[in-house]
Amino acid sequence: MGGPVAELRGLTVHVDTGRWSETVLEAVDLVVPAGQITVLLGESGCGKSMLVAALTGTLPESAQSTGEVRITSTPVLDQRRWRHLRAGTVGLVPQDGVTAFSADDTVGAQLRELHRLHQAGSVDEACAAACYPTDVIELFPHQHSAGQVQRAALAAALLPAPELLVVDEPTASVETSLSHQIWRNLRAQADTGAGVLAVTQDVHRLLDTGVPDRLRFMREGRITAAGTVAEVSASADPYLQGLLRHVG
Ligand SMILES: Nc1ncnc2c1ncn2[C@@H]1O[C@H](COP(=O)(O)OP(=O)(O)OP(=O)(O)O)[C@@H](O)[C@H]1O
Ligand code: NI
Repeated sequence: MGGPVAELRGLTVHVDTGRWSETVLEAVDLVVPAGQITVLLGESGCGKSMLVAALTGTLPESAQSTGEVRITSTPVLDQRRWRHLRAGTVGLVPQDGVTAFSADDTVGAQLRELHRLHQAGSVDEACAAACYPTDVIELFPHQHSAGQVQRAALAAALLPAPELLVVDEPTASVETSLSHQIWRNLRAQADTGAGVLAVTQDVHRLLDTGVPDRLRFMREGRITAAGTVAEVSASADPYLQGLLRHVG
């Protein structure tokens, strides 16, 4: 088992837009170990994408946070450091994959530029690992379907060979066979040593693949349950059982 590539310690995030204010994450502790897939589950609006944002330094400007975020054991204290980390150590697939790209250039041009910068693997390998169909690679991001651009964003996140890979709904908008393949490929990434945190509503298809190591459940901004797949499946907690039944 690997050491932690990312940790949240007592992370509380409060959002205040002027018109609306709420605590969206409350005293969250989370560890993402190297070489493992940690899966974050929970109802829509419970704070999963906010946790992803906290772990990748992409919280909205209206958010104020307290607590600590550590990447490879070092607390991250400013945006300059986050920009540096996101350019290599930390890979992010946002829930809306199109936001991973600039609108002004084709996906292919942007993937080739990432390859030029990082010189790890190849564009073709990253596309294959992301199940991204390269026949659409010369299209602009907004000319892709939702499922295509999500996989393009995964290819982009893989190109720097990140130590931490954070994926928010990597299998949204794709059919079952493709979903299984994407989860298996994420398993392969973890097997090379990366720490993977995946947010998903695709619980049943994910559990079918048997790839997750650890499950974490969120409810109203808090982590309310944690364990291995076997532990969670054996839990008598009616809320957990309901979530495992109805999500997906
Ligand atoms: N950019 C933002 N600015 C202000 N508040 C936001 C922003 N994004 C999300 N929120 C709020 O933060 C809370 C948590 O949202 P979040 O996006 O983390 O939910 P989620 O669990 O990812 O849901 P889903 O499964 O629907 O993606 C919600 O109350 C939401 O309204
Ligand atoms: Ni979300």
